[in-house]
This record gives sequence, C-alpha cells and structure tokens, in this order.
Amino acid sequence: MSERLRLGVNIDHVATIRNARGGDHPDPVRAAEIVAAVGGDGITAHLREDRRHIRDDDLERIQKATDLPLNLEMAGTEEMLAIALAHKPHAACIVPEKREERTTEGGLDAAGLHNQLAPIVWKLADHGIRVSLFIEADERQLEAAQRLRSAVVEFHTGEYAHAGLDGDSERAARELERIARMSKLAREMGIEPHAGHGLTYENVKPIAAIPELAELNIGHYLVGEAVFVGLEAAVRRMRDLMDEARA
Ligand SMILES: CC(=O)[C@@H](O)[C@H](O)COP(=O)(O)O
Ligand SMILES: NCC(=O)COP(=O)(O)O
Repeated sequence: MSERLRLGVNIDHVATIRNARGGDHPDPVRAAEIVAAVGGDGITAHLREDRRHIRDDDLERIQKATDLPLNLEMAGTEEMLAIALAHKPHAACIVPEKREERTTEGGLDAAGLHNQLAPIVWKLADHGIRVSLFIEADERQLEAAQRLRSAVVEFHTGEYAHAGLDGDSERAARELERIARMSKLAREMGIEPHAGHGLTYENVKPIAAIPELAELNIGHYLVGEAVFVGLEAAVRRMRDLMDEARA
C-alpha cells in the first residue's frame, strides 16, 4: 500500500484521570490539541453507554478544538446513533459494549447482529459519516461487514497484545498472521482495514508492518506513557515506530 499508515490517538483515558476526581483536569480537549500539534492523524473517543470516561459534552469541544478527524466509537444503539447524527463526526466505529467489562473484550458480532446493525450503519453512512466495525480478524465477520456495506473494519488486536504479555510468542504469531491475512482480504473486498486495542511500543511494529492496514488506533498505552514523558513525546515515539515498521 502506498498510503502512509495513519495514527488515531484514543484520548479516553485522559478523561478517566479527569473523572477520578470529578473535575475538569486533565481535559481531553487539551490532549486532542497536543495530538494535532505533534502530527497525529486523528482523534478517537469512545462515548461509552456508562460514560465512564468520555462524556457527551466532550465531543463538541473536541471537534471545535482541532481540525483532526474525530472517530467516534459507539455501541450500536439508537441512543448512540442519535448522538452521532447530532455531532456528525468524521467517522463512527461501532464497538461491542458490556457494562461489566473493564475494557473492550472482543470484536463486534457483525454476522449475528446484522439486522440490528444494518439500519444504524446505513443511517450513519447516509449522513456522510464513515462507518467502521470493530471486529475480530475473522472471515465470517469480514463478510458480514461487507454485507452491511461498512467502508472500514477495525481489527481487534487485543488477543495479539495479550499473547505478547503472556510471553506466548506462538499465539502472538498466529494472531498476527490472522490479522495480516484478513487485512489483505479486506482490501480485496474493497474494505479499508484498521487495527487497534492494546498496542504498545513493544508490540506495534509487526502490526504496523502489515501493508494493507490504513490506520492504527492507540490510546491507553500512550496515555500511560504520557504520565512519564508527556503526551507529545509519547505520540512522537509511537509515530516513529510505525514509520520504522513501514521503512
Ligand atoms: C474499542 C477499543 O478498543 C477502545 O476504544 C477501547 O474500548 C478503549 O476504551 P476502554 O478502555 O474504555 O475499553
Ligand atoms: N479501537 C482501539 C482504540 O481506540 C484504542 O485502544 P487502546 O489502545 O486504548 O487499547
């Protein structure tokens, strides 16, 4: 692929720190401004149904703060559809949500939820919002995304990340191969593949080296690193690693 691999920075966990005290510091909007200034390609924000981090009023402020495209992550519900249509982000990525989960645990069952998802996907697209489905790197889910006419899929890299943390290099290699194979198939199907969840300095390069991928969405690790080195340096380092992987 000739296109440069984009970095979408997920600023959810700046809001997690803010909400820990119920105030307005650190402001995720300031994070978005830093991401824009340092050359990030987009902002990702997950407005969860329980509002545990990003809140409704953050969305408009983020959109006003920078010209970067906003990728709104949302559950596939009527509530979130109405919010997306009101804010008209550049993109909406439909992700599965369970209230009890600590973080996103897997991909959306696009195949099993076709009838529920179709009107939401098509309404978003009709309003000029680029739709992405957050799915496992699985052919059945990819075919379901095609049936839903989703322009983008974002492959869940959580299992790849967990395998690395477990020191299970064979499992990590299998996950990487699966993501690479599905990225290639997505392109053949006319779907733009992205990837994200659990990516770090240590594990990002093999994913970034997959030539069919157009975008990585990375958040929790960058916010963690920012605690020690600052958000600008954290994003710069991740950007450099992604560029090294494509060199
Ligand atoms: C879908 C995804 O992988 C990220 O948006 C992740 O959900 C970050 O938010 P949480 O850490 O609240 O899950
Ligand atoms: N969709 C993945 C994302 O936005 C960021 O996930 P993470 O890096 O916070 O795990």
